[in-house]
Amino acid sequence: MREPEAPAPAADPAASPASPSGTPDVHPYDALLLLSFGGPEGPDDVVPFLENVTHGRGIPRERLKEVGKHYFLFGGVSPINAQNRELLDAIRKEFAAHGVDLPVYWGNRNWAPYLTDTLREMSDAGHRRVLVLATSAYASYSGCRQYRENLAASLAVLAEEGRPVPRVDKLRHYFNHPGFVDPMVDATLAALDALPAEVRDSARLAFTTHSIPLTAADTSGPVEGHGNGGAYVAQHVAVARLVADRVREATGIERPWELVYQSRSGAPHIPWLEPDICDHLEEAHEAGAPAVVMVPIGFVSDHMEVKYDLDTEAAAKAAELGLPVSRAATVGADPRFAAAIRDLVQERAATERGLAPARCALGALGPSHDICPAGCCPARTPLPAAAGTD
Ligand SMILES: CC1=C(CCC(=O)O)c2cc3nc(cc4[nH]c(cc5[nH]c(cc1n2)c(C)c5CCC(=O)O)c(CCC(=O)O)c4C)C(CCC(=O)O)=C3C
Ligand SMILES: [Fe+2]
Repeated sequence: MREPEAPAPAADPAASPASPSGTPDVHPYDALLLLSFGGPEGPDDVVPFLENVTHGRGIPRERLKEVGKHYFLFGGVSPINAQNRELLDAIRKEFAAHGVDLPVYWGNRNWAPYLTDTLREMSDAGHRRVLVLATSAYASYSGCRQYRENLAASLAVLAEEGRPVPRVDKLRHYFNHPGFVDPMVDATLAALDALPAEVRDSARLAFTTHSIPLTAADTSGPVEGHGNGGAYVAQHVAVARLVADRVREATGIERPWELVYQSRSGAPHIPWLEPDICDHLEEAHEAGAPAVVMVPIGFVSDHMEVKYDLDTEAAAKAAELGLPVSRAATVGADPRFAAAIRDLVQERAATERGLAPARCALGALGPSHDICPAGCCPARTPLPAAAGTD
């Protein structure tokens, strides 16, 4: 960290009492589940993976062929699984170093290890109160409720099999937790350093996230915040502003920044969040920007949307324009992110025990809700969802 910063509020020790053995108390939880997207691990996996992803989701066949090509460029291997294994390692190390006695499991929506198989294993191992960490930091149907629907569907399979069904809770959105924001600030500073010296001070920042349909953005988060891009846009703008402010403080340079979007799919007549990163690079270039740093705040790791859509496609666009660009790393398995997860686990456990622990959050939005309220990030076709009010 390059600048002095008020220390993040530490969890109130009185609110998160150690157990009699002296280790942090995570009661009532008996396991943590890392829930992610999943990705192919070789060429033969690509088509079945895309079939899993698009099952009933109406993505045009042309787009699928295109996305399949992205994976084949990388030998049919998505980086996401290796990155989740690293994150699991980092969380387990962080738990062990602080005496947090909570086994950590991993299950995916679209590829092995599949969520249903992991939950079955957890049920058979005797776990009954499971806390879920999704690899998506923000509110949206794709980043939150869809995972909750996957949980409900997998738990229903366990019930059908006559197995005990664990109760699952989901950790709150962590977009504004300092353990998520701080590594992005450092990564942005490192990406500025990677630019040629003569354009570094005048480089602009382009914060990027996954585009989603406008209707999905408008209805993201709690009902009272619907419209105008909903919680999805508000949360990303809040993070972009936090990172831009901290980068300004660290460099002493005020630079233009914007939130832009990437990885759009779906039929062209349906409006999605804009501008697209490639259009933005063109506009920035035309407006005289000497360089752009792309900061993928919307993603937890450098998976395919980052490696292809930014490092390959957007980088090619920039090269064509003759515009110097660099790309900030995502949080990945940064130890500060692992520490944030431990903080959030202890916070939620204390809350479940009826205490009122400190709820760490930067910026104006404050800590997100623990339990998604009714009507949060609705699906086009309502499906049962776990770990929320509806
Ligand atoms: C908000 C959001 C996140 C961030 C939050 C989170 O991380 O959950 C995210 C992450 C990811 N998306 C991923 C891959 C894909 N997403 C697709 C399709 C879609 N994503 C959407 C949204 C999001 N997606 C949407 C609205 C669609 C349209 C269809 C639908 O409504 O479902 C498709 C189908 C083809 C295409 O349209 O591109 C693929 C292959 C991977 C894996 C990458 C890898 O393999 O490394 C990851 C981490
Ligand atoms: Fe996606």
